[in-house]
Amino acid sequence: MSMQPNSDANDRIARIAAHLNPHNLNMEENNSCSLMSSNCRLKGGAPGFKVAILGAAGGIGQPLSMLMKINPLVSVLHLYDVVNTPGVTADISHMDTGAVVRGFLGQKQLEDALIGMDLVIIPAGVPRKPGMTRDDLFNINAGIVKTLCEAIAKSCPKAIVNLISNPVNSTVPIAAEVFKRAGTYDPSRLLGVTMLDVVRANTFVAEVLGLDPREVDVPVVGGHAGITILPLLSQVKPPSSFTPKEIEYLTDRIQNGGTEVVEAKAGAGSATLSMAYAAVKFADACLRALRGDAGIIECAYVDSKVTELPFFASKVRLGRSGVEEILPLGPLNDYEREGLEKAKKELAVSVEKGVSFARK
Ligand SMILES: NC(=O)c1ccc[n+]([C@@H]2O[C@H](COP(=O)([O-])OP(=O)(O)OC[C@H]3O[C@@H](n4cnc5c(N)ncnc54)[C@H](O)[C@@H]3O)[C@@H](O)[C@H]2O)c1
Ligand SMILES: O=C(O)C[C@H](O)C(=O)O
Repeated sequence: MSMQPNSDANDRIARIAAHLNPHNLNMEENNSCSLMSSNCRLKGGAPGFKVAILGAAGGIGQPLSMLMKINPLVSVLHLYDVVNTPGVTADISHMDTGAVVRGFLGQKQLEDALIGMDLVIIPAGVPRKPGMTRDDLFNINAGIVKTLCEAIAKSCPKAIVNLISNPVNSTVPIAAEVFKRAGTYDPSRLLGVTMLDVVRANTFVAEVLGLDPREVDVPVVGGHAGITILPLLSQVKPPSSFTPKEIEYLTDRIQNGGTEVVEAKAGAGSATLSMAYAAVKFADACLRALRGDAGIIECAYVDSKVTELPFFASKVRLGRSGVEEILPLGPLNDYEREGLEKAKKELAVSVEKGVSFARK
């Protein structure tokens, strides 16, 4: 049996000390330790993508961070928030999965958190309480999203951005304006996350049809608020027909799924666990597409020419550079066409509100 030379043993202890850096926080400023710069074996040895979560200590952020730590496509996971990242990072970093986790706390560390990222997921911002609309969050969340996107433009302008913060119908246009102003805007890399609407639609439709939700695929187009959420029940897979009563029930339940959770939580926030699940499902699709997998199609709220509006949610084909194709809406029935006109009216106002905020 050969003995480790002393210098190797010292190296190993230094590496362990690096891990004991309280909470695996970024310590670059005092040049001490960081999981990335230490030579530890965890150092993202496995090939994979670098992912940052902004708002990682929140109701969505925490389960999302946990689920991304499990994702085998992720080699480096950066957790950023303005509070509580030390605890969340320490906790998640003990999971025996491949991704290396680092925490970043407060705005001074924001740009460092983003350097070199392939994918940035943003669930930062305040959630609704009963009686509020998503648009009531605009005044606080618009500024948060603007600040975060300015840092993305500086530190990782080529990253794919998955934007969750509400009101998505306005925050995505805000992000686009910020990137345009910075000269980094690539419409194919900015995606508003509407996956929770699809997840809910699949669940509720499966209940009505008596199917396993995993076998059901419901396209949901438009946007992510009330009547802008437009499920295309005529295009459900497997092909299915519904009575007018079922269509009314399903459309209403899918459009108001978020409110159902907000009311059930009675002041303690909005959907977090189902959202974390949906965010990971969507992020995983983006990462598989970045890896080069073919045929990845998901619904997302993107810069679009599918309608006369500048942003619209519909099925998109994802590839190595983000959105590679925006699929047409397909044939709509009268009920859906009527819903589309109502959705577009409200969406136009929300888009304009975001654009004018960002241009101020
Ligand atoms: N797109 C969707 O389908 C969907 C679904 C659910 C919730 N949401 C939205 O996601 C957002 C977050 O919801 P939540 O339940 O996690 O809220 P939360 O309050 O539990 O968590 C939000 C986190 O954001 C952090 N934060 C605040 N300002 C920040 C900043 N400037 N930089 C970084 N982090 C900051 C907070 O510290 C907190 O940890 C809300 O706007 C909510 O409406 C969207
Ligand atoms: O409803 C909310 O405010 C949160 C989210 O947009 C949702 O759909 O659950």
